[in-house]
This record gives sequence, C-alpha cells and structure tokens, in this order.
Amino acid sequence: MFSDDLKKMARPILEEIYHHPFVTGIAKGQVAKKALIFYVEQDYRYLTEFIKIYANAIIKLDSRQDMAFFSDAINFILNNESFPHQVFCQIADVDYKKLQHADPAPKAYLYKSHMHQAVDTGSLLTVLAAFQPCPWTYTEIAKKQISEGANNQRNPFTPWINFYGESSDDGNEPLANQIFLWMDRLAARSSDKEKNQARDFFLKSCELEWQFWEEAYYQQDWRFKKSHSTASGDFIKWSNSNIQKF
Ligand SMILES: Cc1ncc(CN)c(N)n1
Repeated sequence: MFSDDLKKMARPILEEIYHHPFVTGIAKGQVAKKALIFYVEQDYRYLTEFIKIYANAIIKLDSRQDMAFFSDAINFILNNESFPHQVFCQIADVDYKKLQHADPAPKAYLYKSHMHQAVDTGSLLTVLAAFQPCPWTYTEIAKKQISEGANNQRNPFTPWINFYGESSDDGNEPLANQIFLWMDRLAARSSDKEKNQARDFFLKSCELEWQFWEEAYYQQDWRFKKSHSTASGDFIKWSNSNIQKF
C-alpha cells in the first residue's frame, strides 16, 4: 500500500521527533517556559494559516463528502485546538491572548509556504500527503507517551497528551488513519509522477514537523528580525524621525 511505504520512509524522522528534547520534555513534564511561549506563538499563526490552506483546498474538490472533511478540519482548529495551547500557556504562566501576534519564524514560514505550494501545484493526493504529518505525528507522539504512562497525574502536560491521544481510543478510526486510507484510494488511480510528488511533500512535511519542535525549543527566530520590521510600519516611523533630523 502507498501509505505503508510512506510510513516506512518517514520512520527515521518520526523516531527523531519522539526523541526531540521538546517532545521528551512533554513526557517528563519539563519544558522551559520560553520554549512553550515560542511554540504557542508560532503554532497559533501556523494553525491560522492552516485554516486558509484548508479553505483553498476545498476549491479543488467536487464531492461534498470530501469538502466536509476539510470543513471538519477547519472546525477542529477553530473550536478545539486552542485547548493544547491553553495547556502550554497555563504551564508557562502567560496570557494566551498576548501570544497571538507573532510573525512566523523561519521554519514556520517555510512550513506554511510548503503547504501553500502543495495546494497551488499538487493533486488532491499531494495536498493530503502534505497535510498528513500534522495529525499523524501528533497522534503517534501521544500514543507512544500514553503507552509509556507519561499521562500521569504528576505531569502538567497530561491534558495535552490526552488531547492528541484521544482520537485513537474513541472507537472511531483515528483521523490520521482515515487520511491514509483516503490517500491509498487516490494513489491506486494516480500516475507514478503524482505519487512521487505526494511522497516528496509528505516527507518534507514530516521533516518540517521536526523542525517546528526544534525552532521552538531553541527559539530560532530571524537573525535580522529588526531590519525586517523596518520594512513595514517601523520604517516609516524611523525614516520620518531621521528626515526631520536633516
Ligand atoms: C506544527 C504543528 N503540527 C501539528 C499540529 C497538530 N495539529 C500542530 N498543532 N502544530
């Protein structure tokens, strides 16, 4: 099956995600506040962008059933996925509202551009392949952490772990599995070229998931961030005050 190949190829990346210090920190109940804050700032922007990307994907569809899938995904972000952010904010002792205005840092910027590119240039198979590491890697992280007993009463991240692990024990097929099955049906009638493109987007999204944890853990922002802000409103303020000096 196409999805089995994808999972096999992504295995080394998933292993590195499992062992990333941010992710093991969640299991141990110990992540630095500054990493949590950076993550929530970036993820708030990333998920907001995801809503727009899902909406763009709907334009490519004909069947209402397929449209409902993306519409449910938008609803999930809007109505449910603030909860794991709130968990991080509570642990970091920071107001969630204050974290909703950051600019995307380099890897988050790359990830959103990658997703837009999938929708702009790819088939539905490619679009799903690019999306899939988002639910899949989080479900796998949560499943592993639950199986190791990380969601215990002492761990302040337990609600976060249970949130992403829940879909795997509610009796329904977990979302990530539903997407893999859908991708297998599409792959069966796709050309090799389309399948190669989908594979490439899938593996790059898996790597970008790892990069997202890494970026937050070490707060890797734009190196010349100050000069970027002068390119927007700040530049006008700066240039006006300097013009007055001359
Ligand atoms: C970067 C990222 N990837 C995945 C998820 C889980 N939907 C998330 N919130 N953020």
